[in-house]
Amino acid sequence: MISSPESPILCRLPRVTIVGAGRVGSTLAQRIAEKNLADVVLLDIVEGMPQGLALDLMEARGIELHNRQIVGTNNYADTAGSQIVVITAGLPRKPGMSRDDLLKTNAKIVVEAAKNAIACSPHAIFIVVTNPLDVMTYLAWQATGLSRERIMGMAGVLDSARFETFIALELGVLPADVKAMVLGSHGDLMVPLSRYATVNGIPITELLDAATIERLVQRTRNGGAEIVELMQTGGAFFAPASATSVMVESILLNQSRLLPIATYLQGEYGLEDVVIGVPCRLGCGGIENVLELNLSDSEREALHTSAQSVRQNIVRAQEILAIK
Ligand SMILES: NC(=O)c1ccc[n+]([C@@H]2O[C@H](COP(=O)([O-])OP(=O)(O)OC[C@H]3O[C@@H](n4cnc5c(N)ncnc54)[C@H](O)[C@@H]3O)[C@@H](O)[C@H]2O)c1
Ligand SMILES: O=C(O)C[C@H](O)C(=O)O
Repeated sequence: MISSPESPILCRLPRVTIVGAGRVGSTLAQRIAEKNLADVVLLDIVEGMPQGLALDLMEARGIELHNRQIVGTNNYADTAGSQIVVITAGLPRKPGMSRDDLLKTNAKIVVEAAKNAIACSPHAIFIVVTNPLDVMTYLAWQATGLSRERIMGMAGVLDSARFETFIALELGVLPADVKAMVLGSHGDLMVPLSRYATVNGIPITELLDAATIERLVQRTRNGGAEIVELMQTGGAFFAPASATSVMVESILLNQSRLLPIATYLQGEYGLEDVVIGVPCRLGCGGIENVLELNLSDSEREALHTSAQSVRQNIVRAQEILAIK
Protein backbone atom coordinates (compact mmCIF):
# COMPACT_ATOMS: atom_id res chain seq x y z
CA MET A 1 0.00 0.00 0.00
CA ILE A 2 1.29 3.49 -0.83
CA SER A 3 1.15 5.94 2.10
CA SER A 4 -0.93 9.05 1.62
CA PRO A 5 0.71 12.41 2.49
CA GLU A 6 -1.31 12.42 5.73
CA SER A 7 -0.06 9.00 6.88
CA PRO A 8 1.56 8.79 10.32
CA ILE A 9 4.74 7.43 8.71
CA LEU A 10 5.31 10.60 6.67
CA CYS A 11 4.31 12.79 9.62
CA ARG A 12 7.15 11.33 11.70
CA LEU A 13 9.86 12.52 9.27
CA PRO A 14 12.10 15.22 10.69
CA ARG A 15 11.07 18.75 9.86
CA VAL A 16 13.37 21.75 9.58
CA THR A 17 11.96 25.27 9.56
CA ILE A 18 13.96 28.01 7.86
CA VAL A 19 12.88 31.52 8.83
CA GLY A 20 13.92 33.87 6.02
CA ALA A 21 13.52 32.46 2.51
CA GLY A 22 16.11 34.72 0.92
CA ARG A 23 19.31 33.61 -0.70
CA VAL A 24 20.80 31.72 2.24
CA GLY A 25 17.44 30.33 3.40
CA SER A 26 16.28 29.07 0.01
CA THR A 27 19.66 27.55 -0.84
CA LEU A 28 19.69 25.82 2.55
CA ALA A 29 16.23 24.41 1.82
CA GLN A 30 17.59 22.96 -1.41
CA ARG A 31 20.63 21.45 0.34
CA ILE A 32 18.52 19.84 3.09
CA ALA A 33 15.97 18.41 0.68
CA GLU A 34 18.50 17.17 -1.86
CA LYS A 35 20.62 15.56 0.88
CA ASN A 36 17.35 13.83 1.86
CA LEU A 37 17.77 15.01 5.47
CA ALA A 38 14.31 16.34 6.34
CA ASP A 39 11.13 17.98 5.18
CA VAL A 40 11.47 21.76 5.05
CA VAL A 41 9.19 24.66 5.96
CA LEU A 42 10.35 27.94 4.40
CA LEU A 43 8.89 31.01 6.11
CA ASP A 44 9.21 34.64 5.04
CA ILE A 45 7.32 37.89 5.54
CA VAL A 46 7.07 38.45 1.79
CA GLU A 47 3.77 36.97 0.63
CA GLY A 48 3.93 34.40 -2.15
CA MET A 49 7.73 34.25 -2.30
CA PRO A 50 8.34 31.26 0.04
CA GLN A 51 5.34 29.50 -1.51
CA GLY A 52 6.80 29.98 -5.00
CA LEU A 53 10.26 28.78 -3.94
CA ALA A 54 8.76 25.72 -2.24
CA LEU A 55 6.78 24.82 -5.36
CA ASP A 56 9.90 25.24 -7.52
CA LEU A 57 11.89 22.95 -5.18
CA MET A 58 9.04 20.40 -5.14
CA GLU A 59 9.03 20.33 -8.94
CA ALA A 60 12.74 19.39 -8.92
CA ARG A 61 12.19 16.34 -6.70
CA GLY A 62 11.68 13.82 -9.50
CA ILE A 63 14.86 14.97 -11.20
CA GLU A 64 16.92 15.13 -8.00
CA LEU A 65 15.49 11.79 -6.86
CA HIS A 66 14.18 12.61 -3.39
CA ASN A 67 10.73 12.75 -1.83
CA ARG A 68 11.09 15.45 0.80
CA GLN A 69 8.19 17.84 1.29
CA ILE A 70 8.96 21.56 1.01
CA VAL A 71 6.29 23.97 2.21
CA GLY A 72 6.37 27.76 1.80
CA THR A 73 4.46 29.93 4.24
CA ASN A 74 4.00 33.33 5.91
CA ASN A 75 2.42 31.77 8.98
CA TYR A 76 4.33 30.38 11.99
CA ALA A 77 1.52 27.90 12.69
CA ASP A 78 2.79 25.93 9.67
CA THR A 79 6.19 25.48 11.32
CA ALA A 80 4.77 23.61 14.33
CA GLY A 81 6.64 20.56 15.58
CA SER A 82 9.97 21.33 13.86
CA GLN A 83 13.06 19.50 15.16
CA ILE A 84 15.34 22.30 13.97
CA VAL A 85 14.71 26.00 13.34
CA VAL A 86 17.26 27.96 11.31
CA ILE A 87 17.01 31.76 11.40
CA THR A 88 18.31 33.50 8.27
CA ALA A 89 15.77 36.37 8.35
CA GLY A 90 17.22 39.84 8.11
CA LEU A 91 19.18 42.15 5.89
CA PRO A 92 22.54 41.26 4.35
CA ARG A 93 25.21 43.97 4.26
CA LYS A 94 26.02 46.19 1.30
CA PRO A 95 29.52 47.06 0.05
CA GLY A 96 31.35 49.31 2.51
CA MET A 97 29.31 48.11 5.51
CA SER A 98 30.53 45.92 8.35
CA ARG A 99 28.33 43.10 9.67
CA ASP A 100 27.88 45.13 12.86
CA ASP A 101 26.15 47.85 10.82
CA LEU A 102 23.22 45.41 10.51
CA LEU A 103 22.70 45.26 14.25
CA LYS A 104 19.91 47.79 14.52
CA THR A 105 17.74 46.33 11.75
CA ASN A 106 18.36 42.66 12.37
CA ALA A 107 18.09 42.59 16.19
CA LYS A 108 14.33 43.14 16.14
CA ILE A 109 13.79 40.72 13.26
CA VAL A 110 15.75 37.92 14.95
CA VAL A 111 14.16 38.36 18.38
CA GLU A 112 10.67 38.32 16.85
CA ALA A 113 11.48 35.28 14.69
CA ALA A 114 12.97 33.37 17.63
CA LYS A 115 9.95 34.07 19.86
CA ASN A 116 7.43 33.11 17.18
CA ALA A 117 9.30 29.93 16.23
CA ILE A 118 9.83 28.64 19.78
CA ALA A 119 6.14 29.13 20.53
CA CYS A 120 5.29 26.68 17.73
CA SER A 121 8.24 24.26 18.15
CA PRO A 122 9.11 24.19 21.86
CA HIS A 123 11.42 21.16 21.46
CA ALA A 124 13.42 22.48 18.52
CA ILE A 125 17.15 23.10 18.30
CA PHE A 126 17.89 26.58 16.91
CA ILE A 127 20.67 27.63 14.54
CA VAL A 128 21.08 31.37 13.95
CA VAL A 129 22.67 32.58 10.71
CA THR A 130 21.64 36.26 10.56
CA ASN A 131 24.40 38.86 11.04
CA PRO A 132 26.01 40.14 13.14
CA LEU A 133 26.06 36.46 13.98
CA ASP A 134 27.39 36.23 17.53
CA VAL A 135 25.20 39.06 18.82
CA MET A 136 22.09 37.72 17.03
CA THR A 137 22.69 34.28 18.57
CA TYR A 138 22.96 35.82 22.03
CA LEU A 139 19.70 37.77 21.52
CA ALA A 140 17.89 34.66 20.24
CA TRP A 141 19.20 32.66 23.24
CA GLN A 142 17.80 35.32 25.57
CA ALA A 143 14.50 35.61 23.69
CA THR A 144 13.81 31.87 23.69
CA GLY A 145 15.10 31.06 27.17
CA LEU A 146 16.61 27.87 25.73
CA SER A 147 19.54 26.07 27.35
CA ARG A 148 22.80 26.75 25.53
CA GLU A 149 22.86 23.22 24.16
CA ARG A 150 19.84 23.99 22.01
CA ILE A 151 20.68 27.35 20.46
CA MET A 152 23.81 28.20 18.52
CA GLY A 153 25.17 30.22 15.62
CA MET A 154 26.67 29.18 12.29
CA ALA A 155 29.84 30.96 11.21
CA GLY A 156 32.92 28.93 12.14
CA VAL A 157 32.13 26.13 9.67
CA LEU A 158 31.96 28.74 6.89
CA ASP A 159 35.04 30.68 7.99
CA SER A 160 37.01 27.42 8.34
CA ALA A 161 35.87 26.30 4.87
CA ARG A 162 37.15 29.59 3.47
CA PHE A 163 40.53 29.19 5.20
CA GLU A 164 40.71 25.60 3.87
CA THR A 165 39.82 26.82 0.37
CA PHE A 166 42.57 29.45 0.32
CA ILE A 167 45.15 26.95 1.64
CA ALA A 168 44.08 24.40 -0.99
CA LEU A 169 44.28 27.01 -3.78
CA GLU A 170 47.75 28.12 -2.64
CA LEU A 171 49.12 24.57 -2.51
CA GLY A 172 47.16 23.14 -5.44
CA VAL A 173 45.73 20.31 -3.32
CA LEU A 174 42.19 18.98 -2.93
CA PRO A 175 40.09 21.17 -0.60
CA ALA A 176 38.85 18.01 1.13
CA ASP A 177 42.44 17.18 2.13
CA VAL A 178 42.76 20.45 4.08
CA LYS A 179 41.44 20.73 7.64
CA ALA A 180 41.43 23.99 9.58
CA MET A 181 39.53 25.65 12.37
CA VAL A 182 38.56 29.29 12.77
CA LEU A 183 37.40 30.43 16.22
CA GLY A 184 36.15 33.72 17.65
CA SER A 185 33.53 36.12 16.38
CA HIS A 186 32.24 36.16 12.80
CA GLY A 187 33.92 39.44 11.95
CA ASP A 188 37.24 41.11 11.35
CA LEU A 189 38.45 39.82 14.73
CA MET A 190 37.90 36.12 13.97
CA VAL A 191 40.75 33.83 15.02
CA PRO A 192 41.99 31.43 12.29
CA LEU A 193 44.20 28.85 14.04
CA SER A 194 47.06 28.35 11.56
CA ARG A 195 48.89 26.13 14.07
CA TYR A 196 46.08 23.55 13.82
CA ALA A 197 45.64 23.68 10.02
CA THR A 198 46.86 20.59 8.16
CA VAL A 199 46.93 18.94 4.74
CA ASN A 200 46.16 15.30 5.46
CA GLY A 201 47.84 15.61 8.84
CA ILE A 202 50.84 17.69 7.71
CA PRO A 203 50.85 21.09 9.46
CA ILE A 204 50.66 23.95 6.95
CA THR A 205 53.61 25.53 8.78
CA GLU A 206 55.70 22.75 7.12
CA LEU A 207 54.36 23.64 3.67
CA LEU A 208 54.01 27.44 3.59
CA ASP A 209 56.14 30.29 4.87
CA ALA A 210 54.87 32.64 7.58
CA ALA A 211 54.15 35.55 5.22
CA THR A 212 52.02 33.36 2.94
CA ILE A 213 50.07 31.95 5.90
CA GLU A 214 49.43 35.48 7.17
CA ARG A 215 48.14 36.50 3.73
CA LEU A 216 45.71 33.54 3.72
CA VAL A 217 44.58 34.37 7.28
CA GLN A 218 43.82 37.95 6.22
CA ARG A 219 41.92 36.77 3.16
CA THR A 220 39.86 34.49 5.44
CA ARG A 221 39.06 37.38 7.79
CA ASN A 222 37.97 39.39 4.76
CA GLY A 223 36.22 36.42 3.10
CA GLY A 224 32.63 37.69 3.48
CA ALA A 225 33.50 41.26 2.46
CA GLU A 226 35.42 40.03 -0.61
CA ILE A 227 32.23 38.44 -1.94
CA VAL A 228 30.00 41.40 -0.94
CA GLU A 229 32.33 43.73 -2.87
CA LEU A 230 32.31 41.46 -5.93
CA MET A 231 28.55 40.91 -5.98
CA GLN A 232 27.54 44.46 -5.00
CA THR A 233 24.05 43.23 -3.97
CA GLY A 234 23.98 40.96 -0.93
CA GLY A 235 26.60 38.49 0.21
CA ALA A 236 27.64 34.87 -0.03
CA PHE A 237 24.99 32.19 0.14
CA PHE A 238 26.17 28.93 -1.46
CA ALA A 239 28.94 28.22 1.06
CA PRO A 240 26.91 29.61 4.01
CA ALA A 241 24.05 27.26 3.10
CA SER A 242 26.45 24.31 2.78
CA ALA A 243 28.01 25.15 6.15
CA THR A 244 24.59 25.35 7.83
CA SER A 245 23.51 22.07 6.25
CA VAL A 246 26.54 20.37 7.83
CA MET A 247 25.27 21.46 11.25
CA VAL A 248 21.70 20.37 10.46
CA GLU A 249 23.03 16.99 9.32
CA SER A 250 25.17 16.50 12.43
CA ILE A 251 22.09 17.06 14.60
CA LEU A 252 19.60 15.00 12.58
CA LEU A 253 21.98 12.06 12.06
CA ASN A 254 23.46 12.35 15.58
CA GLN A 255 26.97 12.50 14.10
CA SER A 256 28.58 14.25 17.10
CA ARG A 257 30.84 16.13 14.71
CA LEU A 258 33.46 18.42 16.22
CA LEU A 259 32.76 21.79 14.60
CA PRO A 260 33.49 25.44 15.34
CA ILE A 261 30.14 26.76 16.59
CA ALA A 262 29.06 30.09 18.08
CA THR A 263 27.90 29.11 21.56
CA TYR A 264 27.12 30.75 24.90
CA LEU A 265 30.23 30.43 27.04
CA GLN A 266 30.09 29.70 30.75
CA GLY A 267 33.73 30.09 31.78
CA GLU A 268 35.38 28.12 28.97
CA TYR A 269 38.48 29.87 27.62
CA GLY A 270 38.13 32.26 30.58
CA LEU A 271 35.03 33.80 28.98
CA GLU A 272 31.45 33.96 30.19
CA ASP A 273 28.10 35.47 29.30
CA VAL A 274 29.10 35.94 25.68
CA VAL A 275 28.51 34.02 22.45
CA ILE A 276 31.57 33.23 20.38
CA GLY A 277 32.85 30.49 18.08
CA VAL A 278 34.68 27.59 19.76
CA PRO A 279 35.01 23.87 18.95
CA CYS A 280 31.88 21.94 19.99
CA ARG A 281 30.54 18.45 19.49
CA LEU A 282 27.14 18.55 17.83
CA GLY A 283 24.64 15.70 18.05
CA CYS A 284 20.91 15.00 18.27
CA GLY A 285 20.52 16.90 21.55
CA GLY A 286 22.41 19.91 20.20
CA ILE A 287 25.78 20.93 21.64
CA GLU A 288 27.16 17.96 23.58
CA ASN A 289 30.24 19.69 24.91
CA VAL A 290 32.68 22.55 24.34
CA LEU A 291 36.27 21.49 23.68
CA GLU A 292 38.86 23.66 25.41
CA LEU A 293 41.97 23.77 23.25
CA ASN A 294 45.33 24.59 24.75
CA LEU A 295 45.74 28.00 23.07
CA SER A 296 49.00 29.96 22.90
CA ASP A 297 49.07 33.32 24.69
CA SER A 298 48.54 35.24 21.43
CA GLU A 299 45.66 33.00 20.30
CA ARG A 300 43.96 33.36 23.69
CA GLU A 301 44.46 37.13 23.61
CA ALA A 302 42.94 37.28 20.10
CA LEU A 303 39.93 35.23 21.28
CA HIS A 304 39.42 37.58 24.25
CA THR A 305 39.67 40.67 22.02
CA SER A 306 37.10 39.13 19.70
CA ALA A 307 34.77 38.35 22.65
CA GLN A 308 35.14 41.89 23.99
CA SER A 309 33.92 43.33 20.71
CA VAL A 310 30.89 40.97 20.73
CA ARG A 311 30.11 42.03 24.33
CA GLN A 312 30.10 45.71 23.35
CA ASN A 313 27.67 44.99 20.53
CA ILE A 314 25.41 42.91 22.80
CA VAL A 315 25.08 45.96 25.06
CA ARG A 316 24.31 48.15 22.01
CA ALA A 317 21.70 45.68 20.80
CA GLN A 318 20.03 45.50 24.20
CA GLU A 319 19.81 49.29 24.29
CA ILE A 320 18.25 49.30 20.82
CA LEU A 321 15.72 46.62 21.78
CA ALA A 322 14.80 48.44 25.00
CA ILE A 323 14.10 51.64 23.04
CA LYS A 324 12.04 49.87 20.31
N1 LIG B 1 26.50 33.56 9.68
C1 LIG B 1 26.99 33.55 8.45
O1 LIG B 1 28.06 33.02 8.20
C2 LIG B 1 26.23 34.20 7.34
C3 LIG B 1 26.49 33.86 6.01
C4 LIG B 1 25.72 34.46 5.00
C5 LIG B 1 24.72 35.38 5.33
N2 LIG B 1 24.52 35.68 6.63
C6 LIG B 1 23.45 36.62 7.01
O2 LIG B 1 22.19 35.96 6.81
C7 LIG B 1 21.18 36.94 6.59
C8 LIG B 1 20.39 36.58 5.33
O3 LIG B 1 21.22 36.69 4.20
P1 LIG B 1 20.61 36.48 2.73
O4 LIG B 1 21.72 36.65 1.79
O5 LIG B 1 19.79 35.26 2.69
O6 LIG B 1 19.64 37.75 2.64
P2 LIG B 1 18.32 37.92 1.76
O7 LIG B 1 18.02 39.37 1.73
O8 LIG B 1 18.49 37.19 0.48
O9 LIG B 1 17.20 37.15 2.61
C9 LIG B 1 16.74 37.60 3.84
C10 LIG B 1 15.26 37.25 3.90
O10 LIG B 1 14.77 37.56 5.22
C11 LIG B 1 13.42 37.93 5.04
N3 LIG B 1 12.91 38.62 6.23
C12 LIG B 1 13.13 39.89 6.63
N4 LIG B 1 12.46 40.13 7.77
C13 LIG B 1 11.82 38.99 8.10
C14 LIG B 1 10.99 38.63 9.17
N5 LIG B 1 10.66 39.49 10.15
N6 LIG B 1 10.49 37.37 9.20
C15 LIG B 1 10.80 36.48 8.21
N7 LIG B 1 11.59 36.78 7.18
C16 LIG B 1 12.10 38.02 7.12
C17 LIG B 1 13.44 38.82 3.79
O11 LIG B 1 12.15 38.98 3.24
C18 LIG B 1 14.40 38.02 2.92
O12 LIG B 1 13.69 37.13 2.07
C19 LIG B 1 21.92 38.28 6.52
O13 LIG B 1 21.86 38.93 7.77
C20 LIG B 1 23.35 37.88 6.20
O14 LIG B 1 24.28 38.84 6.59
C21 LIG B 1 25.23 35.13 7.63
O1 LIG C 1 29.94 38.77 4.83
C1 LIG C 1 28.72 38.84 4.97
O2 LIG C 1 28.13 39.90 5.14
C2 LIG C 1 27.89 37.58 4.87
C3 LIG C 1 28.46 36.45 5.67
O3 LIG C 1 28.66 36.79 7.00
C4 LIG C 1 29.71 35.89 5.06
O4 LIG C 1 30.71 35.75 5.77
O5 LIG C 1 29.68 35.57 3.86
